Amino acid sequence: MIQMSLRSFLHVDPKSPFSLANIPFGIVSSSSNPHKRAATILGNWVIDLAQLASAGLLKNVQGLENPEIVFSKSDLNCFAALGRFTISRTRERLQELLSESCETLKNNDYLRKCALISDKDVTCHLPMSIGDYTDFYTCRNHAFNASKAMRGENASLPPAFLRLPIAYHGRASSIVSSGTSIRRPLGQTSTGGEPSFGPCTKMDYEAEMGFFVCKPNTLGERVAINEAEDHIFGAVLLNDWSARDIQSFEYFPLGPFNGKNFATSISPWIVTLDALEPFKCALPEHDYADPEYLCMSRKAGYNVNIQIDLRVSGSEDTATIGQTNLKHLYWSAAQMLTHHTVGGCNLRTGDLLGTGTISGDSNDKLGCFLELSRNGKQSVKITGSAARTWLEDGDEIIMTAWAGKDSARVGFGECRGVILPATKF
Ligand SMILES: O=C(O)/C=C/C(=O)CC(=O)CC(=O)O
Ligand SMILES: [Ca+2]
Ligand SMILES: [Mg+2]
Repeated sequence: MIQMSLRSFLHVDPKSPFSLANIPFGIVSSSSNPHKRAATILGNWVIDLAQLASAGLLKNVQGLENPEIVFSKSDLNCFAALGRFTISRTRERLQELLSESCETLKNNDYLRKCALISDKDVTCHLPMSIGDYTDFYTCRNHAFNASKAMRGENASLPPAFLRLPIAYHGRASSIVSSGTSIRRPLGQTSTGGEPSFGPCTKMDYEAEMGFFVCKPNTLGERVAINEAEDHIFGAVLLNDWSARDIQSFEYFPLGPFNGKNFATSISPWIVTLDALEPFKCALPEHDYADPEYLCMSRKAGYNVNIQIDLRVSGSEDTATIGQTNLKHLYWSAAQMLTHHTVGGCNLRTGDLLGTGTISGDSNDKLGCFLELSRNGKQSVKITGSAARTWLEDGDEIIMTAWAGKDSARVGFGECRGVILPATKF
């Protein structure tokens, strides 16, 4: 591994989620160049990787054969498919080029002008072409609270929860990038009697993370647990918007359908597993011994803070409604991936695995309104006179996440979305 100073020649605010210790990957366009292309971000500077490649600064990165082609594409799938080793070497090369001790980019005014763009002049797009999206349900606190909220105080964890990471197959086509507005869905709902059709009245968010697959596996062949992390590119924030009234009527026995398939938002920058490595922590104790195919080091969780803010419709008033942490997951990302493939299902480059809603163990650490309002039974004070049981039209959810100390933060930026009124029906 290359040793370099973790200070850059560029100014980086100590609170920035995008320190030199991070170097995530994304897809951007800019006011001066509308073509989508690959980039990284450092502080408030977006760095155009296609430009660095065409200037020859990314040759000699092991495994990165055609950086100009790979980084000129409108998604990161080709880059991700090169695998963890090459992703790591590329990130290290970028850290070297951006460090204060390296003269190459620092002293090249022309290239700095072409390759460094203010984040204000950039639009971020979905980083990957997502073929398939699977949403897991791996946080014990959430599963316990959601069971009670949906199925009554006597309900307990779903029967398989402690034995395997449970999941449903989600919808990839409606995954949108942060900032895309979310249309309140229409659907059938029932409170016990005759169902009625209309706009969702129990609009919810779910604070999750998503892991992107880099290395695919062959149909019929499972991924061994000790190789699972080689198949994971990195992570993003994920909001699995949920229409709780539509979901509760439709979901027996096959699981959520229209209650969750109308939109899922993700943050734009993929934070690599390498950047997250220093924040590895122990998974919670398991009640049962894991089956052999899921047995791995207990140090497979990540200590990443997650914050959920709500901006109240029609105002600038914003309040934090939840502060949780990725470490609350009962199952690791590696266990999710291995379990997904255990029967021979093939994952492909660009597939996205959602973790499920992440909640801590107290009321200020919950990841959705289903838990906060006990499925609409109690009102939640937001700020000033504003209170909510569910999201209203015009409300905005802003999720952020970060690990690490000031000046070396490894953060995700924002995952935000505003609720638009339902279409006329
Ligand atoms: O246990 C139940 O009956 C219902 C649980 C949920 O509704 C949780 C949910 O929406 C799954 C998810 O986190 O996506
Ligand atoms: Ca979910
Ligand atoms: Mg969804």
